[in-house]
Amino acid sequence: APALPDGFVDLRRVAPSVLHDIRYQTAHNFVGRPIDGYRAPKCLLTKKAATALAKAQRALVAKGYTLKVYDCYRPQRAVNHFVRWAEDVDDQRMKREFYPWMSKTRLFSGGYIAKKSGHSRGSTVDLTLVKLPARAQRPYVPGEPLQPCTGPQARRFPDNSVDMGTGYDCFDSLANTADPRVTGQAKANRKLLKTTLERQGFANYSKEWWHFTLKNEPFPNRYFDFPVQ
Ligand SMILES: C[C@@H](N)C(=O)N[C@H](C)C(=O)O
Ligand SMILES: [Zn+2]
Repeated sequence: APALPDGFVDLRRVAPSVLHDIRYQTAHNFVGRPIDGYRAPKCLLTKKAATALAKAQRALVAKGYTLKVYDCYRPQRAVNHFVRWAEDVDDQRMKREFYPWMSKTRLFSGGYIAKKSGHSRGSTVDLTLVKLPARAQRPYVPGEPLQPCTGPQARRFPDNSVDMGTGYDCFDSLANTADPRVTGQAKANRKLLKTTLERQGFANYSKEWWHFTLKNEPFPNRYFDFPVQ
């Protein structure tokens, strides 16, 4: 594999047991196509962020869970792809699963997608918890009927994640980490993910239960654009 910029690493080298479900390398995401710049299903991160995640993983495995990453370092060209997609208001092919109740025109202004994303700085990660032993997960088949990410877990895409109250990249207030409608086991699952990552120096984004940024990130002002490969 081509060399990474100094200070970056493939998460598999640092925390080999973390599961990967790199959605933007596939068609199973809010755009419905693989995203520019994702050439391999890899999680690239700054070494600092990867090391902190490895520590979180150790604590979670001891409790019978594993982390599963959906997105890690995100090239600026991928963000630009999201922006172009947003400008094409008529393309609503993935609405039913990912933003069933929100207008496509509000996804950026509402804070659910960023034009300059922390992910491009390499120390931000989207992730969930999976109970061990991890269940196998069937592949997404492009064109398959979509189920709203806001529905009960049994009626959403069968992700092997624990119930977090919504699916991943669910652009809806129900995905806000502290939304009061999320109770019981799903609330406890969100709390376990958040407290475990906070202990390792990450801060959660209050609008998205899955999105975390390392507070003491090494490149706070740099937006990288090398491909994920
Ligand atoms: C698009 C979603 N996965 C995400 O990461 N949203 C935040 C706001 C971002 O784009 O940085
Ligand atoms: Zn994110």
